[in-house]
Amino acid sequence: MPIPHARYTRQWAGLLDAVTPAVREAVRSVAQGHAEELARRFYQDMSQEEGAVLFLSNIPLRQRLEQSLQRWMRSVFDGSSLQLEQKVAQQVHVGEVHARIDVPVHLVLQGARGLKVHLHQLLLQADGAAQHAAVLVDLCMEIMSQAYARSMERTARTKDAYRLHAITHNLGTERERQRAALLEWENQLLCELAMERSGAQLPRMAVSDFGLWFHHKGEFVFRGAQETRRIESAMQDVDVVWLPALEALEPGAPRMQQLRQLRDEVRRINYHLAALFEQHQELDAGRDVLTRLLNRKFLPVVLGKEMGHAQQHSESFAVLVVDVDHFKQINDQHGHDGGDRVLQQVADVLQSACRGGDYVFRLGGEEFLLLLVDVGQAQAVALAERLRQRMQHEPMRLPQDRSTQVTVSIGVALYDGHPDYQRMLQRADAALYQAKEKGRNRVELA
Ligand SMILES: Nc1nc2c(ncn2[C@@H]2O[C@H](COP(=O)(O)OP(=O)(O)OP(=O)(O)O)[C@@H](O)[C@H]2O)c(=O)[nH]1
Repeated sequence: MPIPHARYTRQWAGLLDAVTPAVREAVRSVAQGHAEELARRFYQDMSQEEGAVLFLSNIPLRQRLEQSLQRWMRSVFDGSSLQLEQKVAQQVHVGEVHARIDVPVHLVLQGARGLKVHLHQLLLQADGAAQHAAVLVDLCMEIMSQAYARSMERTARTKDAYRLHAITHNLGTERERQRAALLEWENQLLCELAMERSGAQLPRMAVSDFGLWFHHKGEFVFRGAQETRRIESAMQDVDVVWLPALEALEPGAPRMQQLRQLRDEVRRINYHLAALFEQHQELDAGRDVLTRLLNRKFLPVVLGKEMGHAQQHSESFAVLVVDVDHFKQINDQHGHDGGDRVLQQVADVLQSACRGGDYVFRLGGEEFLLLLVDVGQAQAVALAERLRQRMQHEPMRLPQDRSTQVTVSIGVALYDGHPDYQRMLQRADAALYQAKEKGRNRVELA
């Protein structure tokens, strides 16, 4: 379910309209004047909780969290009815961040409860102000929880896909089994036809081994693909049109045309099935089709896993965002196919520069990401530098025995203990931007 931004905006406006300007002002001035103290107490209370130790024992992170809570309070309680859409969007964002960094919901709610108590004490003198502040906190919590739940659900789905990829590595065997099942149905049908038993029901594809597999598993695994719909429709034609047409024929009547149609439908099914298996092997194996590198959709899962590992083992890791310089010119000069060939070779160089435990993703276009496990800053920067140099000397082969050369710009970010992977990616992106700004073919550290 999408988050009803407009409804929340109206409700927020309603809460502001329901109180006098004096009440709004009382809340605003307390929030402004006491933001620092309230944020400190919020995290002090929270740090008593076992589940919060992981976040709050990291001092720089705790300072950042306190600052962002202060900003949040100043914005939520500013008493203004302007830019309420942005305020709602801010709560959605906070909820999503909580989900990404896996803050237990009860800790957030407990923090909110404490905040209401503190605000209540500070607002005792102003009639109705404590209640107004409390309902604002509640509204924010409601929006955050919705965003949190949606985000968690999405993560769970990606994890499922990742798991699916792990358990369906024997897709090749499944493909052969289903091809054989389809053939068996066809043979059985031909036998029945050869016997020319009048009035006999011909075997329906929907209840054959293949049909059952497709309806119960294939459709689920391949859902959304156009080939899936085409197979469904071809199976339907076979069972509802061509088999009844054959059954309706008198014994001995010519049936070449129906048989040909039937054979064409089966060929079509086989063809679409092969395409589905092929795509699926690439996509759900989490691999980018062009470069065979990991698809960016698994980036949150892998980064989350590595962050947990780094926290538990007090290790560090690094991400390198690698972008091919002036790639548009390569496409312009050598065509899109030439560009594709270059991307494949860039991917090979990246892959060969990594160790077995590292990960290489294609983020999209000519942008890649390396996740180097168990490295410190010096090692990560040295590897990035070696990679940059190697790339500029590597001849990139093009069609018709031509070749070209490319350079890359690299942004490096070290894991700094912040549990939100987006922050780390933003830091690496900012470093990459610096490398581009300073003339390309460079490595910059965040
Ligand atoms: N051949 C090919 N080209 C792609 C692919 N994906 C994206 N591109 C092209 O990559 C080019 C990226 O261009 P820009 O983002 O302008 O960047 P750039 O030319 O590399 O320049 P800088 O990054 O600023 O150094 C665009 O022309 C895209 O069309 C792909 O899969 N294959």
